[in-house]
Amino acid sequence: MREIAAFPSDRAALLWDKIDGLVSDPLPDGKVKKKLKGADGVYRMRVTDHRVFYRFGEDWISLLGIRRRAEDTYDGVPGETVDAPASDDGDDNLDALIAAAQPKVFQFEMTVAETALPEPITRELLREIGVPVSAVPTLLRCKTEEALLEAPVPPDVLGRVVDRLFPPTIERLDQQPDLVVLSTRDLVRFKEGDLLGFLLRLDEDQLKLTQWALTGPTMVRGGAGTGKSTVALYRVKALLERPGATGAERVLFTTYTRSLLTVTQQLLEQLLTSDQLRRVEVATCDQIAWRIVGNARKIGPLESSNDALRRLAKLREKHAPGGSAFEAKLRARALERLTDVWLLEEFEWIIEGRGLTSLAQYQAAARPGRGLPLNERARAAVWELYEAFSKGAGERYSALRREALKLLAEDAQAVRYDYVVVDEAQDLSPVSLALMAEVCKTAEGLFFAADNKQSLYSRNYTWSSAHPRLQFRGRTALLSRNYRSTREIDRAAFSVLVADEGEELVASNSVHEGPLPVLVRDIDADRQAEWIARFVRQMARHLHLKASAAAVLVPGAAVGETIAKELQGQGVDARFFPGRDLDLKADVVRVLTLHAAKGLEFPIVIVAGLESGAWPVPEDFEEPDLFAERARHERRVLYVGLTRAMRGLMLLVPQGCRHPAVVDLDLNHWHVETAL
Ligand SMILES: Nc1ncnc2c1ncn2[C@@H]1O[C@H](COP(=O)(O)OP(=O)(O)OP(=O)(O)O)[C@@H](O)[C@H]1O
Repeated sequence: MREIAAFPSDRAALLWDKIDGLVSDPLPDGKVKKKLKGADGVYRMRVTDHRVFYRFGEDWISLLGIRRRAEDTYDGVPGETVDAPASDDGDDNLDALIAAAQPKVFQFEMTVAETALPEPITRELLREIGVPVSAVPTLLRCKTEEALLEAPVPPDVLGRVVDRLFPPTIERLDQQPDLVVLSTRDLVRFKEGDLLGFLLRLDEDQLKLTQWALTGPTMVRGGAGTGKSTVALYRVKALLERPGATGAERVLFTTYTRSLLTVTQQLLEQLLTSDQLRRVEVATCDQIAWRIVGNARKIGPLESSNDALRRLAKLREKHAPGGSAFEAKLRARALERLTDVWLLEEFEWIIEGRGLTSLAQYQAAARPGRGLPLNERARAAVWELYEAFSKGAGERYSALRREALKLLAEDAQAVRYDYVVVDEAQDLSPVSLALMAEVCKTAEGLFFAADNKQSLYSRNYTWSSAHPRLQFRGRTALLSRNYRSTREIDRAAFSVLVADEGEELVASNSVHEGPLPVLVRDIDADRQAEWIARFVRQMARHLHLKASAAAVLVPGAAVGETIAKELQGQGVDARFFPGRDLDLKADVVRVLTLHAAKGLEFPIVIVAGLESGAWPVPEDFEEPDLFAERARHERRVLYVGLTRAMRGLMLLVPQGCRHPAVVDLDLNHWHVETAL
């Protein structure tokens, strides 16, 4: 895209003509185009003093580069040019094309030496590419690739210098297309500044979904990185601009975590006019619940999960089950096999998450996905404990959600939205889903984006059982092209999953290719930072990105703090961010929990800190079913973490690691290094 932006505007009309010509005839007469020897199916065509590189199929043209004719025009293109024979490689469709290539191995080096720049940075060079004067002194001081990549200048300025010094090879452009557009017209609009690059990022299937079934309830599904959130954002625009819209409609866009709020808000700012933006609210479901309850009464301080667990543990020490002495003994025994964590989940997910308000309702409730069946007596014991637990409770989100739902359902006059768009819907509890359904004026205004493969919590309930408005039959569409992660990363992550009962796992098709992800096994906890630092430096350089393009994802806050500190000891500027404080603009390597990374993406990802203690092993569970349920959860958490990576991925596996997803990992998808 930057090459299109840099093409001289006064000659752009000729460029569009030529590209349009290619669309109707990709093999114009021999003088205009050449086939490049050694570069599989790559052609070049002359446009004034520029060369356009392209590949094509039956109904697509892939523009690989637009370079000025100079010494470096053919950098990265194997072989010289030869006259093109009639080609027979034009009969693939895009999906077949992107499914075909072979994975490449990432040559993981043990050390990274400083590398001199391919040519010195001079004032002339910086002027030529329009670098602002304020950045010039800093850039002139950079003598090595490493110094340049870490130069404290704005990212777009750095990008321009990096592109000039290291023009991406044609092979790399072919493996990692910038975007897919439907016609040359869109490129013209981009070039003329009429369309931001971001606005072009919709393929045909996605585009259809932004407009499809505008009277919902509608759902878009698809694996990680298939563009569900992107479609949801565009849909907001389509909804506000629907024929017949009054211009007063209000939209609620909910994200799963607070860290996603800022990103979503920023993207909407690019997409919408200021009037439209004023009519869209971005919030988490919990913020909505908070506001509804807050309008009715004063809300006290919220209890954290850790505090709730501590309180539950204390309560259990003195809790005496009811009934006859014999019955009490049996109830106590039924409770003994249940851990505090499991019980708190049962309270939050089943009792409060489903809005159950009596023992009779709890006795009758289906509890799919909870692993452990509970008989009547066990349920009575759990209910009793729950009642005692909720009596002394401070404010808790799961209770607030239930209260908000009740308040809203009883108040026909409450403020409601014309449209409610819910991203990452797979992880909302039934009460949250019902709250979203209720906060919309009509069922027709609902749009959900969801991916079962990323559902961290057992949600084997149907949407409509959460709320009768959630009927998506005949209104669900599927996206299947992964635009985020390379095929190699996508495959490695996908192999971590195991299908749930009655579920079919379908892999998506990645648009990008890259090196195999790296798995380092048998690593000592205190050597993790050393390997992470090495990988970050090498991958960042390989991708010509700053080290801050990397994120380290860990199971918990404590291990995150430790790794951030150790990385600083390795000379890497790293910081641990608790979920709600995530600063996406900070120029540091971000360390965050796997949970907080949900919905986000980073060019380079390292998953670390999988030391025992952070996840369950069979011995912790008396019941194999309970372990199976936790193991499923851990697999999905890991899947979410691995699929945050766009180009480079490393997984650190400690010595003797028994993480449920790692013990039987398919190593064929990884480049394996042993740390011992
Ligand atoms: N047609 C497209 N062309 C190029 N890039 C795209 C296209 N569609 C989406 N993308 C990019 O792919 C990435 C993933 O998209 P998005 O976050 O919308 O996926 P998602 O399905 O919501 O992912 P997840 O469920 O894993 O969070 C984003 O960087 C987005 O800008």
